[in-house]
Order: sequence, then structure tokens, then C-alpha cells
Amino acid sequence: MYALVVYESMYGNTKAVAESIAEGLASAMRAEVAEVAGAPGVVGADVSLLVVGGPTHAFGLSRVSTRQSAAQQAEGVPLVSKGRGVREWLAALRTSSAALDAAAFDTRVAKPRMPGSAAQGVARRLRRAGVRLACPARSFYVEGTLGPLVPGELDRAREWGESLARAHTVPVP
Ligand SMILES: Cc1cc2nc3c(=O)[nH]c(=O)nc-3n(C[C@H](O)[C@H](O)[C@H](O)COP(=O)(O)O)c2cc1C
Repeated sequence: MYALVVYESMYGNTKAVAESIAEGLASAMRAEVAEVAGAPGVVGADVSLLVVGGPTHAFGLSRVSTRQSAAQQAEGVPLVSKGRGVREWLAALRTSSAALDAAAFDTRVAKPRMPGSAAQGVARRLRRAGVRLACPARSFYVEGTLGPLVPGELDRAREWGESLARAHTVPVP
């Protein structure tokens, strides 16, 4: 049984958060990280905790149009996620374990704080897919559209991963 962290990221900030969450999870269980284009369409029975996150775009999960806009604003920063986003991945997601726990996260701009969060959209879609949410959705903050992350956010992400792993009881097969 292991934890799988699936992320979408344009400029690398959500990727860095995902990796820190996985580092925290790894304090108590095996943890793997997958960029959404390479994430499995069927989450196998050997995954007991699924953590999904992406950048907040236009008050929610990214769409093709917002990803195009993100690409136009990249100012030479290489894009991490060039294919589908978490929205499309979740729409096609299938799980093979009834005992799967999940958690949702996002990145969003710290100031000005805007309403809406990709993590809430992720959480809603996970619930609709019949997956139990282990905790409330969590946001991590960037200083501007391209980043960087607000100081201390990677520590907060690692600590969140640690607390998720501590709270997670691995189902007995
Ligand atoms: C098209 C677009 C729309 C955005 N809309 C929002 C928004 O509604 N709220 C917000 O807090 N941040 C918004 N942002 C900022 C992103 O959340 C920020 O770029 C992201 O957290 C950076 O993460 P990444 O490097 O993983 O892509 C937007 C960014 C882009 C490119």
C-alpha cells in the first residue's frame, strides 16, 4: 500500500509543493509523485491514499483556455504540465479500491486573496467519484502568478504530508 501524489503545474510551484507533500508522506509510508500527464487512469488497489492538486486558475481548476493563457504569460519559464490538466484526469478517473482515502490541494496567489480554489474543485470531484476525503482541502500560496512560493510554504506542505500519513490507517486486505 502506498500514497500517490498527482499534480498539475505550469511554472513549477505546485510541482515543488507536491514533492514536499510526498516527502512528508514518506516519513510514514511509501509515497510516489506523478505529473498528471503521466498519472495512471486507473488508481490501483495498492494505492491507499491519493493526494491530488493543481494551480488555481480563474477561481477553480485549470481549463484548456487558462492553460493557454498561462503559457502566454510564462515569460520564458518552461512549462511543467503541457498536456491534460487535473480537471480532465479526474473526469476519467477510475479507482479499484473501495477503501481509498484522498486529499486535495492547490496553489493560489497570496495577495490579493481571491475567492475560489482549485483544491475545492478537486475535493468535489473526488467525492463525486466515491472517494473518501481524509481532511479538508489545503491551499499553498505563491507571491505572484509565476511564483515564487511564499517563504515557508514548502515546510507547510511537508508537515501536511506528515500529518496525512500519521492520520492514515492502511486498510487490512
Ligand atoms: C490563467 C491564470 C488564472 C489564474 N487565476 C487565479 C485565481 O483565480 N486565483 C488565484 O489565487 N490565482 C490565480 N492564478 C495564479 C495561479 O494560481 C499561479 O500561477 C499558480 O499557483 C502557480 O502554480 P504553478 O507554478 O504550479 O503553475 C492564475 C494564473 C493563471 C496563469
